[in-house]
Amino acid sequence: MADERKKLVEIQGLDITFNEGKSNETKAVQNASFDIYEGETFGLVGESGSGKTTIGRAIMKLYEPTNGKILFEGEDLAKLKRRGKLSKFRQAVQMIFQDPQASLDLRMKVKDIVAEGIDVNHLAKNDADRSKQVEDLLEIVGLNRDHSSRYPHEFSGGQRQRIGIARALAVQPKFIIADEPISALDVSIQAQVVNLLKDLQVKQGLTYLFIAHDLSMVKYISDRIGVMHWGKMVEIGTADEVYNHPLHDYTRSLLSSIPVPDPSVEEQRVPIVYDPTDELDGRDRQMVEIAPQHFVWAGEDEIAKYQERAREFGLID
Ligand SMILES: Nc1ncnc2c1ncn2[C@@H]1O[C@H](COP(=O)(O)OP(=O)(O)OP(=O)(O)O)[C@@H](O)[C@H]1O
Repeated sequence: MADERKKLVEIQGLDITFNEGKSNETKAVQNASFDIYEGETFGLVGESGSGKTTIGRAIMKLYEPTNGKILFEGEDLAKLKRRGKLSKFRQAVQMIFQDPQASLDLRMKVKDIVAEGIDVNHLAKNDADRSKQVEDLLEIVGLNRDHSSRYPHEFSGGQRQRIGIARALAVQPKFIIADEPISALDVSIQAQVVNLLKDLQVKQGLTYLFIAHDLSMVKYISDRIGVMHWGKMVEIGTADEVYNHPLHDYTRSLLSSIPVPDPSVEEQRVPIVYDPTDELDGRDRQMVEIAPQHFVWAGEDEIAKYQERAREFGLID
């Protein structure tokens, strides 16, 4: 089924291998292919070390692909070399980090942190315009516009994450990579920050790559989800399908490990244990569309198993 939506990011056969000496090679990302459509939130989940951040940093053009390519608005990032185009790209793609404490310079006033991108890209006409832009941004992210002369330590963790979001928004980006943006926050604050991100997405027409290990939170914010395991994308589908009707064995095991609030349901659950050595059986695997827009990393002889599951879930006839 062809998708009519406009692709903002296209990842095609991406490999990223880190070489720290010949005997120490890490295949952080292997043969990943997926698109991110304009206006959507693509959630990337997987355990620590599965390659999520590496993909995010590669889209920021901080890592060169070992193989494959990444397109942004149809342009191959590897070919973005001219200064003008490069700075336009750097403005369009922004990142929000996990730990606002570590990602903000604590010696700087909030107004100077938020205005960093404004200054670098010469987006303010004069000092008064710069101040107004900063104050407007603070208000947009739910902070007091009169607090721009304060330092980061005068804010709570959740408020500091809002400062990080204001800093990202200052350059009017199109695409934001949010790398575990709520993992360091109190549970009570997490939903507020996610709701702010959702609200900003609608108001400012943003596209997100939302990276997290917690599948239930990713489900809440994402339109589609990609599940990563050992550097490979093992399943891609709508958030609802991946969460409620997971096809790949690894996704099923990931979901079966999420605690359920109801103890009677918890007791009845049979944990699914995924044997990761399955990945090493030498099968020639690739992404196969098992149900419409629902892809699974599978070898030829595994397709029937996944189709059977999709049929049981009513995803295909
Ligand atoms: N700059 C680097 N040099 C060498 N190895 C790296 C580098 N960055 C990441 N790796 C390795 O690549 C693999 C994938 O790491 P990555 O940070 O992308 O995983 P992740 O899924 O984002 O994990 P986490 O949730 O812990 O951040 C890991 O084995 C990691 O040790």
